[in-house]
Amino acid sequence: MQQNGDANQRIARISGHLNPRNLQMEESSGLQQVNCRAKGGSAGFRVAILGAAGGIGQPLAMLMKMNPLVSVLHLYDVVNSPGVTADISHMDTGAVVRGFLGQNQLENALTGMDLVIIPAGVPRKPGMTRDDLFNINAGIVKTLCEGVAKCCPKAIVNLISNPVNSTVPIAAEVFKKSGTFDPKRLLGVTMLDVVRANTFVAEVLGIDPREVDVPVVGGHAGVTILPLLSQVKPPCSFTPEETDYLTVRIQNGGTEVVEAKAGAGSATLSMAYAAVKFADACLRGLRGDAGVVQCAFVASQVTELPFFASKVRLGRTGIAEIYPLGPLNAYERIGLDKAKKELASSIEKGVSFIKK
Ligand SMILES: NC(=O)c1ccc[n+]([C@@H]2O[C@H](COP(=O)([O-])OP(=O)(O)OC[C@H]3O[C@@H](n4cnc5c(N)ncnc54)[C@H](O)[C@@H]3O)[C@@H](O)[C@H]2O)c1
Ligand SMILES: O=C(O)C[C@H](O)C(=O)O
Repeated sequence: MQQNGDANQRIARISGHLNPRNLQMEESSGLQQVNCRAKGGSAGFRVAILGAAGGIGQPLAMLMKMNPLVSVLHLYDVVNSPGVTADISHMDTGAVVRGFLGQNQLENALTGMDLVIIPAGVPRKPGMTRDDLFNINAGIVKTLCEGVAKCCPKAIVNLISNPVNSTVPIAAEVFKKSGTFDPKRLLGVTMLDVVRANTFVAEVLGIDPREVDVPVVGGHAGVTILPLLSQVKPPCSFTPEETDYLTVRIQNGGTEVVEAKAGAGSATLSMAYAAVKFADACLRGLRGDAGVVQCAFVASQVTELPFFASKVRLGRTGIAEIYPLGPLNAYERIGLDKAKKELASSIEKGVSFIKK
């Protein structure tokens, strides 16, 4: 008897989803939650990915499962999350993985989370701007952020869904409406612009991209993406032709991928890489690491606009400090004026979507 009891306990520990007791509990509570490991796992942070079965969501889920700072990983989508969850949960890393399918599972997916990463929404096809995604993605982001406000109002939110220049203001308005807005905890993910800028600048300089750091400020669409090439580390200079080439290539990086994919979506793999780099920085900040600095699109007083992307220092409660832009050259000052003009209307569009 005792032997049987031990064996049952071992089975329960190794594979929570096979434990008859767990199955009974899930059936009786009416949940369809895919609970791939009920116990075990490492100490760390609880992270939810909303849109986890998508082109970004899947590689992002895989990379977050590999992150030693993550102890619990919740994968939510309106389709296919059980399969993605089963697949990811077989990776022999510390994080416990749970899947959640459909709107009635959203609250379970969000409850208790420290970090929520949102890549849910439709991507561009050739010929479209990011703003063309507004009509569909605004509603998706609104619903998901209402869930965050209700279930994990203290979580850090990393918002990836486009158009970021409008979806971040939408999220802020949803949080304001529910009385939970904390500007330190809402970050639009512009990391891919920095990743691209580092890559393209390294190509021009003929050095390793891992040695390059390019601040990219403004926003995340066309001319609002403003690389500050005068502030590249390591210190270097560019000819006017190089500056033009690099600025245009960085601003059009997303379109370059959309056109190459020819109707099959936009950047997913480089985005998942960038999202994990950014999420890892947020988690290191939460842990209390010193000197964690990345660019992000946040509520800001760096310019007269209510939101702007610039370097931020990440700390135990999200954004600990927002850095000023630093000295800009004449080329960058012209770029900043163009960026601000477009940003102002994208921000206003997001705000009025909730206020209307
Ligand atoms: N911030 C950036 O730098 C950046 C980079 C690349 C892509 N994006 C944006 O990310 C978004 C996703 O891109 P993708 O290539 O992964 O698209 P995708 O279509 O491959 O995946 C999107 C996923 O979202 C899910 N989804 C849709 N509605 C949902 C809802 N209400 N709740 C939860 N999930 C929902 C879909 O089922 C799908 O699995 C797009 O808006 C895209 O433009 C942003
Ligand atoms: O370009 C897109 O539509 C996706 C994303 O914003 C990107 O920069 O790759």
